[in-house]
Amino acid sequence: MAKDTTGRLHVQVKTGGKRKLSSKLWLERQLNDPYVAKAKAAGYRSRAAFKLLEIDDKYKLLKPGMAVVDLGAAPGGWSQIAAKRVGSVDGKGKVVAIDLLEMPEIPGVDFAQLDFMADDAPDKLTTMLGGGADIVMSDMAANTTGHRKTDQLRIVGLVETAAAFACDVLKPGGAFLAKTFQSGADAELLAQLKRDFATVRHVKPAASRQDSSERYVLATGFRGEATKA
Ligand SMILES: C[S@@+](CC[C@H](N)C(=O)[O-])C[C@H]1O[C@@H](n2cnc3c(N)ncnc32)[C@H](O)[C@@H]1O
Repeated sequence: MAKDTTGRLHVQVKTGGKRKLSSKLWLERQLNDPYVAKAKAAGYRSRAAFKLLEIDDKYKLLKPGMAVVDLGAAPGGWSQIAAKRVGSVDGKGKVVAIDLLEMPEIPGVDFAQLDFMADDAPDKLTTMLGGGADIVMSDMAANTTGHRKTDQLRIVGLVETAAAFACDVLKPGGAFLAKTFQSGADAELLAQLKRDFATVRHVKPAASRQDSSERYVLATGFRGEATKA
């Protein structure tokens, strides 16, 4: 590895090929990403932890004693933050997390390796929760196919399913936070969220890469059963 005059690290790759180049670019970006270094220093499992920290510092979502659902939790940065802020590490509140991938244990987090889109996922999650949730958050990102339209529909499908689940388990006044992408394909979702929640906004934390179309939808003040048709 070599440093250029600005101090940025460069990875030398001897053989060519598109795949090698994209791995090289990914590795270079990781090595030069201040959030990756900060996450390592703070003991967070992912740089994504800073996105939730930033959103929560601004909107004060996580409070001691709350019950939180973390969808697409691995490797666990968001779960670490949630466990600390609701106090589940000390036996207060609850954090229930799932992911397609395995996730090494986090104190105060009840984890299951589960596909959120599987038919039995909502029931399993509800059993794990054992009551209503104060926050449902989803950082799930669907694997991309490279076909733009298909990818957009998959992403919106995940968020819509997460939103429907949130409306089933949230306590009145609860919040829903989910990763989306700027595509215009989520108009229907936003309209639905505006019916079910008092406030709906898009947020783009500084830790979310500025060259990415990633953003988060944050819906607060769940209106509860009364608004359901
Ligand atoms: C960006 S990562 C989440 C990072 C996490 N918030 C953190 O702080 O470490 C997205 C995760 O979503 C998961 N995921 C994608 N689709 C899923 C699904 N259908 N069910 C469960 N997890 C899913 C992926 O396996 C991946 O681990």
